[in-house]
Amino acid sequence: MARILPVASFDCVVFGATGDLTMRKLLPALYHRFRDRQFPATSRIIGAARTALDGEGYRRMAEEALRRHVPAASLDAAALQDFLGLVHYRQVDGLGEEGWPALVSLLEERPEQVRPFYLATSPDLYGPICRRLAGFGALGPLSRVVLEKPIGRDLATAREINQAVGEVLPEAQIFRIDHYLGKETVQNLMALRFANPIFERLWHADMIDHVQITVAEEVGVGGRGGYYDRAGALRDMVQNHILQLLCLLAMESPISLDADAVRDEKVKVLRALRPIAPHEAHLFTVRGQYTAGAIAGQPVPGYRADLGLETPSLTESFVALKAQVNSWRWAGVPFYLRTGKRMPRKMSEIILEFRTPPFSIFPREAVGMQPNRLLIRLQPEEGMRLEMMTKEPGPGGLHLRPTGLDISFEKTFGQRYPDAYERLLMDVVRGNATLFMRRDEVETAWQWIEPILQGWEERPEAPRPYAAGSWGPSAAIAMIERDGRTWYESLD
Ligand SMILES: NC(=O)C1=CN([C@@H]2O[C@H](COP(=O)(O)OP(=O)(O)OC[C@H]3O[C@@H](n4cnc5c(N)ncnc54)[C@H](OP(=O)(O)O)[C@@H]3O)[C@@H](O)[C@H]2O)C=CC1
Ligand SMILES: O=C1O[C@H](COP(=O)(O)O)[C@@H](O)[C@H](O)[C@H]1O
Repeated sequence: MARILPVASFDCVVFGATGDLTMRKLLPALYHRFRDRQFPATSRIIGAARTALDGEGYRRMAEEALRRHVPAASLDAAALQDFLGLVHYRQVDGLGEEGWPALVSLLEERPEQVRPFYLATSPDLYGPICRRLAGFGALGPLSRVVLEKPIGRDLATAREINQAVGEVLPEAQIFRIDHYLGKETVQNLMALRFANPIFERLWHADMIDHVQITVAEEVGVGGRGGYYDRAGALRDMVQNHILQLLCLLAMESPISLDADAVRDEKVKVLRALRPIAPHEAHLFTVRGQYTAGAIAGQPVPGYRADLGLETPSLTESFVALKAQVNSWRWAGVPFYLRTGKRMPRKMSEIILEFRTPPFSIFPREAVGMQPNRLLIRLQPEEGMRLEMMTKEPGPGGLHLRPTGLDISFEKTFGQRYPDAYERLLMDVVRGNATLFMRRDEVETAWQWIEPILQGWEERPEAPRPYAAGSWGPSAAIAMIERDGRTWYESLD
């Protein structure tokens, strides 16, 4: 049974209450935490959006979402009804003045509650909503503002958002979500590295040949095409989730788990990333876009058809990059990163490939010699595998074969893995920002990404096509193979 640390009673206002993120992720996450009694029934969840709804209408909408998105085994009828009893709605326009007084008077009924404002809207609204929160007197020492990604679409817009939010609240009350940091297996990277000293000596350029991070998705752009076509895989996944993974892998040990201690170390990694200048972007990056193909035997349309576009789009649904961290620990160790939609299956995996022995005593016939690898499977089937060379049993010659020391977290712990938003929402209420991005992290990540975007703009080539259901364009394979390495495919 998982340990539950209860949190204080809160009034959580969700702007964007009728949107996809709220319906699919936020309400189910809050329901699960309520069902496990992590927060008191004096808490309230207050939806806010422009759609004309009363409390009853919004509760019906929320119930429908919960029935659709919470697995049946977790849906307890009594808990569901009690949870819906905590749900309220106020019609509010984040860009106008309507609805604000009614929202604020609801909050004023319970001034002692912790007050998270979750901004699940388009980022253009973050500044205007924050200004209104301040102007209508809704902010105080117990308030926190939660910002969804993307924080901007480049450095300038990220700074504008951070500036606008920073004008009304101190940094300690601003929670920039990167939901990958809430995933159990991502948090486990810290445990792996800093609770197991056996790995520390190995975690170094002397021992590690290279690192691969793959975040593959089976899904296409779904209903978020409008946003995605303006963003692309580099902005949508690399600027945030994948760079955060890289930071956790590459950072030095923080002096404590205190939010700033961890974020100080992560930002050092971001600052140490070797810049990819615009004129080098074509050497160190590959962009791709899926065409029609098949996944799990089912035909799926291409990107353009998925979005219903009449003209070709230059947006990448796949990107592969070679990154390098200029530090003593990592000098000369490439980090190969790739992510894409409509790949053969959902799979997020980190591979550390170790150096081969400096001299081999085994004869050439000892076929099968491969480097040691540590595979960290983030999702699905969360676990780890250390691949080691062993002798194949038998009286014949000496044949070597990689065998794995496997740990399946699911089998080991035998319990449901909470969704990342469950953990992160409770951390917001607690005021613990360790798993959230600080302003300088977001801006430093943009500083590294921006010249790549600029390089792409200066050479506006169409992304390379890859068939849905494949591992991306062949140029991504060529990029790593030019270095004498290869993408490693999976724990299976
Ligand atoms: N969906 C996802 O899986 C993910 C989303 N995100 C981010 O979360 C945010 C929300 O995404 P998503 O839910 O998909 O977006 P949607 O487009 O589905 O929802 C947007 C929400 O904003 C509300 N809204 C729009 N304009 C206003 C306004 N002027 N005042 C008040 N509310 C307004 C809309 O309601 P109404 O029209 O009723 O006002 C709606 O509830 C975005 O920043 C997105 O990038 C991040 C990661 C994943
Ligand atoms: O933030 C995002 O993440 C999802 C992938 O998240 P996961 O938890 O399912 O791995 C991605 O589909 C989406 O495009 C992106 O905005």
